[in-house]
Order: sequence, then C-alpha cells, then structure tokens
Amino acid sequence: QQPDAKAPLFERLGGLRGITVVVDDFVDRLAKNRTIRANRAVKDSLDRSGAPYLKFQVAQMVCEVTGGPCRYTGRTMKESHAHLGIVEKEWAAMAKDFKASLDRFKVPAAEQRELFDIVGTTKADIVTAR
Ligand code: HEM
Repeated sequence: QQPDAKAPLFERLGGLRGITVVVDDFVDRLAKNRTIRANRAVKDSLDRSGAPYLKFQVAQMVCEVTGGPCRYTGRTMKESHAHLGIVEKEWAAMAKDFKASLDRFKVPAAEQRELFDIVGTTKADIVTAR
C-alpha cells in the first residue's frame, strides 16, 4: 500500500508551506525574466502591483485547485490578464520558470505534471494575443 499516492495533490505538494515556498520562488523568477519583461504591459504591472500581492493570490489559487482548504478570492484569469496581451512565447517562458521552481524544491515529476495540467486549463484565458 502507498497511502501517499492517494493523498490530495495539495498534501503531496507539502501543503501551504510547500506551495508558498514554490510560488515565492516562481514569482521572483517571473518578475526577473527577460522574455516576460519585454512585454511592456506585464513589466509595468509587475513593477506597479508588486510581487507580494501576486504571490498571495497565486498561492491561494494553487491551494484551492489542488484540494487545499483555501478559497481563491482574486479576479478571474481573464480579468487579470486580458489587458496584458500575453503571447505564446511568454507562456512558454513562464512554464520554464515554473518548472525551475518545482525542480528546485524537488517536487516529483508526477506531481509536477498533475499541477501543470491544472495550470494549463487557464491558458486560453491568459494567452490572448499573438
Ligand atoms: C505568461 C504567463 C503569465 C504572466 C506574464 C502573468 C502576469 C501577471 C500579472 C502582471 C498580473 C497582475 C495583473 C494586474 O494586476 O494588472 C497577474 C495576476 C495574476 N495572475 Fe498571472 N501571469 C501569467 C500566468 C499566470 C498563471 C498560469 C496563473 C495561475 C494559474 C496566474 C495567476 C494569477 C493570479 C491569481 C493573479 C492575481 C489576480 C488578481 O489580481 O486578483 N498567472 N499575472
């Protein structure tokens, strides 16, 4: 028997402790990423609204969608990204940073895949330009 294999993804990610550590690292990478910062609207928004707010909202969302006890209260993905004109190559850059953060904190491949499948469902609402 492998009881852990059936635990909610939230728990397999280390709960809020694990999730907040990964999200903290991820948002820092994203905010420094050259491909991401080359998008003027994204750069201005990151510089203005700041990482702490984003970290809080993203962690809250990841907690909820992985089966944790949180309730996401932020704006919808469409509302918060449509004005940014995010393109495919910026999504790819984000995905790379995301993986780097998950790797850094040794999240196993299966959990990474599961999490990225969930995150991927937001893509159509986030990548709205070309
Ligand atoms: C290329 C990919 C992405 C970029 C460049 C990006 C950038 C941003 C920026 C700049 C904001 C602040 C918008 C504003 O306040 O004007 C934001 C908000 C947010 N993003 Fe993203 N994002 C990306 C992908 C994602 C993904 C994949 C998720 C999670 C599935 C996500 C979750 C959020 C959340 C929860 C907020 C806060 C919403 C609110 O203000 O209530 N983002 N993002």
